[in-house]
Amino acid sequence: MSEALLELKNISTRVNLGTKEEKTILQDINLKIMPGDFITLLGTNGAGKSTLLNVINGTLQPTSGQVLLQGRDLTGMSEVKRAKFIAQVFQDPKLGTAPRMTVAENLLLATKRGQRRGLRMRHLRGQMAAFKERVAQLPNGLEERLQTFVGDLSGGQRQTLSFLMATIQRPELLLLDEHTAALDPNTSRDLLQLTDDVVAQEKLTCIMITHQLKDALKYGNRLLVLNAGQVVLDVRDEAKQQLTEKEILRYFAD
Ligand SMILES: Nc1ncnc2c1ncn2[C@@H]1O[C@H](COP(=O)(O)OP(=O)(O)OP(=O)(O)O)[C@@H](O)[C@H]1O
Repeated sequence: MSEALLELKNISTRVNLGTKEEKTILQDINLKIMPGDFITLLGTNGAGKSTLLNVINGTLQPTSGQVLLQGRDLTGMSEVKRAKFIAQVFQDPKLGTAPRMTVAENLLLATKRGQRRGLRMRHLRGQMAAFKERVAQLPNGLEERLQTFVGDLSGGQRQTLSFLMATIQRPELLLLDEHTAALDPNTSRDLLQLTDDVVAQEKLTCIMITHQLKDALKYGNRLLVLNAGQVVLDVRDEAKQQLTEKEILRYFAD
C-alpha cells in the first residue's frame, strides 16, 4: 500500500484533566488517510468530529499521540504554520473571511495563506483578471461582487468565497466542518456540487463533516462514523457504495 498523506497515531484527547469534569473526547484513534481520499465524516452530536479536525489543524493539541502529514510530524506545530498545508471551511459563513475587505482583497489574502509576507495591495491589479475567471465559475453571482465588502455578501456568497479561499492555493489537505449546514437547500446543494468538482479537478485530499446521511453516501470515496470518540465504521470504494442509510444508523447507537 502506498504511503498515507495523513496519519493519526494513537490520538487521544482528554479535557479538564485531574478534575471531576475530566472527559475523554477522542480515544486512541489510529487512521491513515491516503492521497486523494475524499472522506465523509458522520457521528452524533458530541461524538468528537470537530475535535478530530481541530487536532489535525493544530487548534487543539492531543493529550497523547502523533499527527503525521506525509511522514512529517506536525504534533506541536502551531495552527498558523499548519495553514501552509491545511485549509479549512467552517459552518459559520463569518469565519474564514475578512468582512471589512473586498472579495478581491480576501482572495489576494488567500493566495498568501501560510506565508509570513505582508499583503501588498498593489499586487491586486495584476491578479484581478485571474480572480474574475475563478469566480465566474461559481454558482452565486460573485463575479459582479469582486469590489464588494465581504460583510455585505449573503451567507451563501460568503460561504462560497470561503470555499474558494480555502482551495485557491491548493492545500495538501482540505477540512470541511459542516460547511453547507447554514445554507438554504439550493445554495447548499450548489456548494456541495462545487466541492465535489473542485476536489476531483484538483485531486484534493479532503475530510468533510456532515449530518446528512444522503450527502455522506453520495460524496467521497470513503466514509467514517465516529461514536464516543472512536472510529466505529470506516468503509471505502465499493463497500461504501453498497452501504445504506439504515446500515449507517446502526453505528450511531448510544
Ligand atoms: N475544550 C473542551 N472542554 C470540554 N469539553 C469539550 C471541549 N471541546 C469539546 N468538548 C466536548 O467534547 C465533545 C465532542 O465535541 P465535538 O465538538 O468534537 O463534537 P462533534 O461530533 O463535532 O459534535 P456536533 O455534531 O454537535 O458538532 C462534546 O461533548 C463537547 O462538549
